[in-house]
Amino acid sequence: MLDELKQRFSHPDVRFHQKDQLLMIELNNRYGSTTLTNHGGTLLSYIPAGGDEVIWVSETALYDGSKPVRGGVPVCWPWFGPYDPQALGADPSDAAKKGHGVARYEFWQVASARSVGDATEVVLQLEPNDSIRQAWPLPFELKLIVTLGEKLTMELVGKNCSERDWMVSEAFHTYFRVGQAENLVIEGLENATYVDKDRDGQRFTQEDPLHLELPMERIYLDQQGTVVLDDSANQRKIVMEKVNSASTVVWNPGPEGARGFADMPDDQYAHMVCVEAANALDNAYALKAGESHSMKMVIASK
Ligand SMILES: O=P(O)(O)OC[C@H]1O[C@H](O)[C@H](O)[C@@H](O)[C@@H]1O
Repeated sequence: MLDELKQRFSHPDVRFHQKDQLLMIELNNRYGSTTLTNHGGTLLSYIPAGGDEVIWVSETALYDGSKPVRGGVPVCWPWFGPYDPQALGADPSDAAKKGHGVARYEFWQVASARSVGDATEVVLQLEPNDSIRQAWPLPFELKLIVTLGEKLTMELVGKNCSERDWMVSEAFHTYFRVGQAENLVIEGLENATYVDKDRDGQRFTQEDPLHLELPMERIYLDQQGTVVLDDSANQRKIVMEKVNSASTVVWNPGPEGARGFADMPDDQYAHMVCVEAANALDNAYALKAGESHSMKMVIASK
């Protein structure tokens, strides 16, 4: 498979290699480097030129394809979190639905690798197969477009190829690598209403910049604006811009939660936080028959 890919998608900025059972696709250019895997279409690294790693991946993550790699940017689609038949529509396949949709468990195909101006772009795509159809019988096309330019851009384009409309919730479940998660200041969420999963799903309003507490799990609704992580322990700010993403999710499992994950070292919760460009809960949307929807996340570190 590697030889064929290298031939078909030959590009000076793009390299393919194998890690255990997974294909790794590495982009390198004057703006830095980024790596993604075909499993889940998950991006696993982003190092801006002259800067440090922005993305957190667990040292004990599995690369055998048995489960999503712990960390990176898992693609949650066409639902985020546990499937909610009331909000998204009931279907006989609901019992087969795993957390965060079908996309992150599956092997994606490489669709293209090319230059766009002085940026480098790779497109992965996912099409229905038998295992997907058990949980999601409706035909679709899903594309992930990753562009390494002055910033890193990820775009998720989902197309409803079925005869009926359905509801989509989704996320780029980005695990950021930070010097110190506790008390990390996150700006841009002020005035947004959030659903606090640690307080029975009650709703509150964010008054000031968020100071991360451990654990934390919140879904900010109707929040379209740019979010900034003040990673002061690493003397940098990580900036996340969003397009067509009306929710932002903030998650850190805390010490106890981290101990519950077999593929995450116990102390690592202290150096990561998930800040996710999403359309979740009230911000799920109807994807009409024959139509497409695009959600974008643009990351930079200063
Ligand atoms: O093990 P995973 O399925 O990746 O779960 C990890 C999950 O833990 C919690 O339940 C959070 O609510 C999720 O947002 C997170 O994704």
